[in-house]
Formats: sequence, structure tokens, C-alpha cells
Amino acid sequence: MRLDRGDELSAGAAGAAGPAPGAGSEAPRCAFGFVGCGRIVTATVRGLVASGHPAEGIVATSRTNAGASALAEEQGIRVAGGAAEVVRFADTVVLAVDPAEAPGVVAELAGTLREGQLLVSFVASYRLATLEKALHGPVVRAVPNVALAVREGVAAVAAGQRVERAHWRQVHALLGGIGHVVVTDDASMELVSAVAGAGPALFSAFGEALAGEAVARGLDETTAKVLVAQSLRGTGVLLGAGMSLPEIAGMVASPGGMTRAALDALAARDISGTLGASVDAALDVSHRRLV
Ligand SMILES: NC(=O)C1=CN([C@@H]2O[C@H](COP(=O)(O)OP(=O)(O)OC[C@H]3O[C@@H](n4cnc5c(N)ncnc54)[C@H](O)[C@@H]3O)[C@@H](O)[C@H]2O)C=CC1
Ligand SMILES: O=C(O)[C@@H]1CCC=N1
Repeated sequence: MRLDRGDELSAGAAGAAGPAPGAGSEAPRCAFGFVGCGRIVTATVRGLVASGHPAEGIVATSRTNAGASALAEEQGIRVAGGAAEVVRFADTVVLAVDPAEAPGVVAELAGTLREGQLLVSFVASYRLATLEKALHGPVVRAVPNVALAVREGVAAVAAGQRVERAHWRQVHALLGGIGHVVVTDDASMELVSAVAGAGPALFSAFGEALAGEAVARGLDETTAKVLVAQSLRGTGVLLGAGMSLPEIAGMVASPGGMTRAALDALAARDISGTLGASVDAALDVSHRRLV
């Protein structure tokens, strides 16, 4: 639902709280406000709500508000009439628009953020220094991934110079319950995006290729996909149980057995070179659009 009046926020169909349009002039404060409401924000909000965060404490806006309204229908969050309204009602503002849109949105936000109000940017290829120069306030750059949706995400974060202890608490409130938070520096963020932001897509592509090879050799497609998907999932659970990647490989590969032969074939065909080309391709895009 889009609001008609700038001082009110609406709750989606699944949300219980929030002033009805036409009621009072002050909406309850929202812990998190999202400017941009696409794939990564959907993942973040699903994770937050699944972890018990009240949906009425989340507000979002998107270009036409189609994305924000869809997420409001699904999760019960509030929809704001635009970026300025998100800033007005949220304690922490999260910027998650396309990189090409970010400079314009940041210029719009520059005049509206309150003194000391934290902005967390998920925008790829958008340097911390550029954000700080435009906003003159506390800013954190974060590279999350979509596994936040199931509270198994990872997010690397780099903090600007005006970030204080209280802001770190806000960052942990946003990301700490839905993913592993790794503190890093801005210079590492392009690489982080290439391996972890893109990570779920890369592992999915690897699984698709593996299943495809089984199908090409005669296994039916459904069976192949189930086998590979569950192998991928099980590997993740083993990692979560504390095993390292080499330990998992070592537990599978019997000396002189099938897995050892399979791993050797991968190494002989330069799996590192293949993945290196993938990382380089991602970095190339990132560096070309870096601002
Ligand atoms: N999808 C992912 O796994 C990850 C994405 N990111 C970054 O997060 C940002 C968002 O990514 P996605 O959610 O995948 O993109 P998306 O294309 O799914 O969503 C972009 C959202 O921004 C909104 N938007 C665009 N221009 C706007 C404007 N001027 N004002 C308000 N809203 C506007 C769109 O309406 C849409 O809701 C990008 O910068 C991306 O690089 C970072 C890490 C992971
Ligand atoms: O594909 C992209 O450009 C963004 C950054 C990392 C994940 N998604």
C-alpha cells in the first residue's frame, strides 16, 4: 500500500500494526528502513522477520513501490512514499539500489539524514569514501549474500570514520542475527562481492553443471538434481558443524578410489584457473563501474 500522506506509514496485509491511513500524525519508529526493495532486501527482510524481528519495525520503498508493496504483502512490513520518508521514520537506513542509481539516490538522501543517523550501503562498487564524501555522516558499506533469507548469510562490513560504538550495535542488530558478520576494509569489498556476494550463484552453477553431467550420462533429471542439491546442502551442514573444506574432502576420498580420481581430474583441468577467470570477470565489472 502506498501512502497518501507523508507522515504516515502503511503496513502490508500480513502486518498487524501501524496507524491506519488517516489516523494520527506520527507512526511508530522503525528500526530499519530500506531504500530499494529488490532481491537482497527481500532476503534480508525474510531473515529478519524469521528471526523474530517485528515486521512493523521495518519500512521500505522502491522505485515504483511495486517491490516494497509485494514484500509488505508477504512479510507485513511498512511501505514508505519515498526515500525521504524512510529516512524520517527509520533509525538505520539501508541503501540497496542498483549501482547506476546509487549516486542520484545518495544525493537525495544527503539533505535528509539526521545528525548521527546511520546509513548502511549494500550497493556494489560504491566506495565508502564516496559515500562519506556525499553524506558527511556515519556510513557502513556491507556486502551481504542472499542466504540472509534463511539466517545463513554472510556479510562483510567496512565502517566509515564517523561510525561509533552505538552504530556497530545497529549493524549487528541488522545483520548479526541472520548472517555471519565479517569486519573488513573497503579495499577488499570488490573481492568479497566476487566470492561471497556472488557465492550462492557460483555454487549453484557448479551444482547445475554437475547434475547436467549426470543427466548427459543417462541419469534422469529429477534424480540428478535432488542428488546434487542434497549433496550441496549436506556439505553446508557439515561446514556448519565445524568441519573445514579439506576435512570434508578427505572424509569422502578413499585412497585410490573414485572421489580421488574425480578430484585429480578437476585439478588437472585447472579448476583454480577456471574459478580465477570467474573472479576476474566479476572484478572487471566491479572495477569498471566503481565510484
Ligand atoms: N542480490 C544480491 O545477492 C546482492 C546485491 N548487492 C547489491 O545490492 C543492490 C541491490 O541489489 P538487488 O536487490 O539484487 O537488486 P534488484 O534489482 O533486485 O533491486 C533493486 C531495487 O532498487 C530499487 N530502486 C532502483 N532505483 C531506485 C530509486 N531511484 N529509488 C528507490 N528505489 C530504487 C528498485 O525498484 C528495486 O527495488 C545492488 O547495488 C547490488 O549490487 C550486494 C550483495 C548481494
Ligand atoms: O551481481 C552483482 O553485481 C551483485 C553483487 C554481488 C551479488 N550481486
